[in-house]
Amino acid sequence: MATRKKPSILDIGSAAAKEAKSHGTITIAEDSQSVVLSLVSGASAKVLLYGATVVSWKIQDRELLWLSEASALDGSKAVRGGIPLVFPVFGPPPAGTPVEKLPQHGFARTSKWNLLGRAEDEEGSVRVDFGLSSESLDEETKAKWPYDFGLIYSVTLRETSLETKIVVQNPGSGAFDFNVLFHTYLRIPDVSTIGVQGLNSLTYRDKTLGGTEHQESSEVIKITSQTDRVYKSAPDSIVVSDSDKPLYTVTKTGLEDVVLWNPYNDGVEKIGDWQPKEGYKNMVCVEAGSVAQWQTLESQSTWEGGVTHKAHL
Ligand SMILES: O=P(O)(O)OC[C@H]1O[C@@H](O)[C@H](O)[C@@H](O)[C@@H]1O
Repeated sequence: MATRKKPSILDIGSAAAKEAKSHGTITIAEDSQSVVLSLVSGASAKVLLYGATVVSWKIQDRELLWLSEASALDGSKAVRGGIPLVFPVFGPPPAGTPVEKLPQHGFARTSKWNLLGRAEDEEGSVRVDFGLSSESLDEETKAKWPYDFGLIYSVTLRETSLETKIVVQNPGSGAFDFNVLFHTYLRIPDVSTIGVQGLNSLTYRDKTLGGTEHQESSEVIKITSQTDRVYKSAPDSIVVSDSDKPLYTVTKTGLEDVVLWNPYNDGVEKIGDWQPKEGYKNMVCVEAGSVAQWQTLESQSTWEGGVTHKAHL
């Protein structure tokens, strides 16, 4: 039997600030519940161990992720904003499948992850790795999805980009199916002036129209009402622009699909932890993932996928 590559847990000890070498620092919070990555160039990111959720990404003082003012950040509920991780199911779990007992979007975003390690490279980035495995899952969740798995999630901060990568390991004796998605809430100046490029001519499932399939016909997609679409087999780069000026490029690797979501004025009324309600004007979710079809991971195999969020300043 192959040796299990179980991520070891970094001893975070007491709460001290830990210096990476020259160009960046990684600071573990006093309560050991979050980690802040920062670069001398002025970029920073904050990640909670709860869900390994990125809750802030800043360049200088400019925040690039949207986070609801009413979001729980204490581990009592999935974070509303930032970059929640969706695994092993996207959306409501389909009945009659092995994920059927799990909550919407799975358990990765509501589990407490372990801090595995940190690193920096010569090009001026800092990285933190988080781990979650079947062994560290709470008993209730384990009973609902009884597979042997390991996840390693890496968050890398560069001067103008934030990279998120996940490795899924199957050390067990049978295959399992999963969805995975980076549910990024990008902060934008005004939803009425932005456009999303790169999805033209793709087939998408429109969840606001009963999950029916349509074909995209816009070179630049404008968001003028509640939008909840799964674009299948999407190209790897999607650009979000504001009045034709690029704001973000979202580049995926090893992932199939892109979800575009904005709940708009009617949708936010049903979301209790959404504050301010007008906040839908300042966000768009461009979510790269593999969700339209199951990914099958065979026994003793590893899969990986990731997203780079680049800010154009
Ligand atoms: O409220 P949740 O579980 O965080 O989900 C938010 C949204 O997440 C999106 O990814 C889905 O496409 C939407 O259908 C869903 O409403």
